[in-house]
Order: sequence, then C-alpha cells, then structure tokens
Amino acid sequence: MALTIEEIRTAPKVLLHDHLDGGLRPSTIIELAAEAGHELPATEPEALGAWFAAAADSGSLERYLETFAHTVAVMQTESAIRRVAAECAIDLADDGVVYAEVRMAPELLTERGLSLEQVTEAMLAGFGEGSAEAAGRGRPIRMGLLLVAMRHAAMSMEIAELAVRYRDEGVVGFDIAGAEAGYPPTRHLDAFEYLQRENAHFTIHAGEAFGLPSIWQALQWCGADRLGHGVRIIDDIVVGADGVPHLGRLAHYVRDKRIPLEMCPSSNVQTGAAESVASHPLGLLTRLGFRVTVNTDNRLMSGTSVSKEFALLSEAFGYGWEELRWFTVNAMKSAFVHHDERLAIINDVIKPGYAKLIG
Ligand SMILES: O=c1[nH]cnc2c1ncn2[C@@H]1O[C@H](CO)[C@@H](O)[C@H]1O
Ligand SMILES: [Zn+2]
Repeated sequence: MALTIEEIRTAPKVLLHDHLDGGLRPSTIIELAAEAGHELPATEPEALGAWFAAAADSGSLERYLETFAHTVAVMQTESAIRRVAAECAIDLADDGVVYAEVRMAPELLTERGLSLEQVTEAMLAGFGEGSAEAAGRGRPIRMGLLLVAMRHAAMSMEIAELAVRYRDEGVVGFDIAGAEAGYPPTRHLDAFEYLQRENAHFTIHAGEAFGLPSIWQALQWCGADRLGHGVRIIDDIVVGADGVPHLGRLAHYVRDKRIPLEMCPSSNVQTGAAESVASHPLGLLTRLGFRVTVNTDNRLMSGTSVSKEFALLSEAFGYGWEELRWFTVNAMKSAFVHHDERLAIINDVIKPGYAKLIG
C-alpha cells in the first residue's frame, strides 16, 4: 500500500531544489499584488493557485517559466521579499522538511531599485524569521539560500561574487536557471571557475530541457557539485533486449562520482521532461544506485510539496519508508553545508525519525 501524504508529512525530509519565486502562497500573491498595483490573472486564492498549475502545465520549459512574471512582480520590496521567505520556511517546516536549500535569482528583484545586497539580506532575514517561528512551534528547520544567475543574462560573475560575500551569512551555494536550450552552462564558465577557486559549492540546472551535452558541460567544463534535474542522463543508458541496462561513459561517471541528481518529478511532467511520474527516469536511476534526491522545484506551479512528491513516487514505484529514508539521507549527504552539520542532521534527526516509522 502506498504511503499517504499525511503519513509522509510526519517523516523528516530534506529539500535541495526549490525556487523561492515558485513557492508563494496564492493568498500572499493576492495581497502583495494589491500593494504593488500588479494585475493578476485571478483574484481568489483557489482560482489563482489553479491558474498557476494550469498555465505551468504547458509541456515546454519556456512557457512554464512565463508564469514567474506574476510572482517576481510582487517581490520587489524588502518587506515583500522577507515575507515570502519567512512563509517559505514556515510552509516547508510544516511539511516536515528539516533542512532546505531554497534558491532565487536576486537580479530579478531589482526592478524597483533594490540592490542585489538588499535583496539577498531580505531573503536571509525572512528565512531567519520563518525558521524561528517554526522552531517555536516545535518544527525546527535549517534553511540555506542558493543564489541563482539567469542563464540568458550576463550577471553570473556578479552573482557568484555575491554568493561568496554572503557565504557566512546563510548563502550556501550558487546555481544557474532559466531556459536551457540555447544557453549552455559554459556561457558562465568564468563564474564557475571563480567559485572553484573560492572553494565554493554550486549546482547547475542541466539535463532538463536539453540533453547530454548540457550535463557533460555542467560537470566536465564547469565542475558542478550537483545537477539540477539531470533527468536526461537516462539518454546515456540503454536497456538491452535482455532487459539489462548498459551505461555509457557519462552515466557511469555520474554514478561513480556519486553526483547528486536533484530530481523534481511533477515539474518534469509539466515541462515535458518526463511523460508521467510512473515513467519518470527516477525509477530506473534509483534501481541503478545513482545518488537520487527528490525535490519540489516550484511548489506553487506544481501544486506540490516534498510530502506530495514522495506520495506520488510511493504510488508509482511502491516506495516505502526504507526508500524514503534512502532519498532523505542521499539529499542530506549532498547538502552544501559542512560535513559535520550534515552528519549531525543525519544522525540526530533523520535516522531516529525513520527508525520510529520503520519500527
Ligand atoms: O525548472 C526550472 N528550470 C529552469 N529555470 C527555472 C526552473 N524553475 C524556475 N526557474 C527559473 O529560476 C528563476 C529563479 O528562481 C525563476 O524566476 C525561473 O525563471
Ligand atoms: Zn529548478
């Protein structure tokens, strides 16, 4: 029997791939839009949530990304950013997430005159407020921020420098996002080389809307620690007539090096990167022992949560607590905070949490 969302909510979970501007509460968007004078496609929370899910369900990453215009538009003041970040921490904690890395592109939040520093500080302040409130209600969560540069733009070096400047303030890493086809990661090679020289961590959205060359560049040219999505690594695995999977050199490399895959099943179905959750490459990659992690990508656009993604996988692949614990430990091992902090969460929170559930 598949695990239910309610059961899964009680288990400790780890989230590595979640966009701040993809997780706003519909009711908050409506309030902030009224303040900002921004016109929305719907004015009731339920209808607005449904609009986002339907508009994002387009089969194309480019069209999926158009929906972010409405969330980014209402996040242009420090108080709005702080509120969105605080609610993000609270919503994740309420879902049973104990460690989260949430990402955002500061360059998108400067339309009304905020500096990159002000944007970054507002996000960090919001995470602090939200996690303090959640802890006060007995739901502790450790929040980290990943700074994103948009891959079509030319600000990656500046954003990488910002990530290094705020590394002791709660910024734990860097990423590039946006349309993948036509914007290879090597466009931002200088930023990645800078981060490597600074001993900083980064992930790269790769293998979502473009195939193996994107993954190969992200790893072998840019030196990514993790892959955002990475679904298309499946193109380097051929299942023979005998049913035995044969891995190509890149797939072997990804598995040998334990490169974490930040997989986001519902998002992939919406953008057309996977046909359905049941046919998602995550199933085979998990069986083959890749370092798979399970993520939300955009909770608003996918109407999802970590618990819901796990419930969908439990339904599709029959996963139980053992598998959920494996995904969770995988994710915590792959986090960008230091090794001792990762181990402490694994040993003090995750293992005891699942021990209670497994019995
Ligand atoms: O799945 C995705 N693939 C690529 N880019 C994305 C995805 N989800 C969101 N963003 C982009 O990242 C920005 C900062 O959070 C968002 O504004 C959106 O443009
Ligand atoms: Zn993403």
